[in-house]
Amino acid sequence: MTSNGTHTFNGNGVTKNGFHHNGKATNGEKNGCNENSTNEMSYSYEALQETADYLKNIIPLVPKVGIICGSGLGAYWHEGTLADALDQKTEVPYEVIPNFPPSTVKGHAGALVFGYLSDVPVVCMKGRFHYYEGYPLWKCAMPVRVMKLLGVTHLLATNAAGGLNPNYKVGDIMLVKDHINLMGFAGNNPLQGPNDERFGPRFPPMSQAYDRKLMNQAKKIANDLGLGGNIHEGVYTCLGGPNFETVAELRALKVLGADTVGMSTVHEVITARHCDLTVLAFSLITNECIVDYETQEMANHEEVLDVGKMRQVILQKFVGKIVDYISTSENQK
Ligand SMILES: O=P(O)(O)O[C@@H]1C[C@H](O)[C@@H](CO)O1
Ligand code: HPA
Repeated sequence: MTSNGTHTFNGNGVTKNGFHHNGKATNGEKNGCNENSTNEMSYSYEALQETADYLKNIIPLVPKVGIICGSGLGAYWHEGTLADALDQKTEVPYEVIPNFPPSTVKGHAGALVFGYLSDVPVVCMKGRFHYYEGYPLWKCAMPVRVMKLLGVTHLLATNAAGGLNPNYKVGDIMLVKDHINLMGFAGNNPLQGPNDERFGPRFPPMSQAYDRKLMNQAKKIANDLGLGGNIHEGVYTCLGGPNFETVAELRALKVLGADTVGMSTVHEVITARHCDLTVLAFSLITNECIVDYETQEMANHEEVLDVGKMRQVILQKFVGKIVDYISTSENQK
């Protein structure tokens, strides 16, 4: 326990369900993965159940909402992030969680933080896994399945994104009403490989990926917070990264109908809908996409982080009220 009341779990001394005492899985060299016929891999249901059991053993709550903190919402180590603001926190670094890959992005926090937000039990991913880190999509998205097994019913996925829509300004928020799975166009999907029906169906529909009711409520909340002129609804698309896009690519994405472009979220949402989580997602616009050759400015990661920090206070209020709404509306059912 630290002086600020956070309990940080270091994994030492835990011997459970075949895990080493340092918290790593011992279930074979492949860490509980299934190899399929194309040599792609996926975690077995049992391996992820072990991960969830490990966490259940050390956390004192059942999280209702899972929040993925993107670059705009405190994925990085700095003061005052959303995860820092939780009450009765337990922080579990990815490196001690069985089957969790390490976070490789420089400065990226890499921890699951459990606690209460607006009196609602939640789990925050402080830092996510990206395709550009070298992880396949199913691995990037695996924490979503762990959340499901922990009892999460709603996923709130956040990201930093470039604004393609000319009406969007830096610092604005776009509620994701739909996505374009561009990597899926090239045959890359987090659900590839053997399907385990215990997670969800082989062919899940994706036409209502983002919950309309929750989006409408989020818009109302944004208006109440004085964000009326800064809130939009639009289409997000994800490229693999890590380079930012060329002018020609951005022009093409605009023609396709994308309003924001980033490097995450889509595969997490597909995985969440597959296992029947209710999803809300939003982009923080951290930069305007450059769609002409004359502009001298260039997208850069520092700007993305700076805008995230600049907007963190209002975004935390926004997320707190959304979580409160989810809990209240569920209780009224
Ligand atoms: O994790 P998100 O999608 O919020 O982060 C975006 C994409 C890259 O990781 C990074 C680029 O600056 O921001
Ligand atoms: N492109 C891709 N990913 C991003 C951007 C962008 O302009 N801004 C933040 N993440």
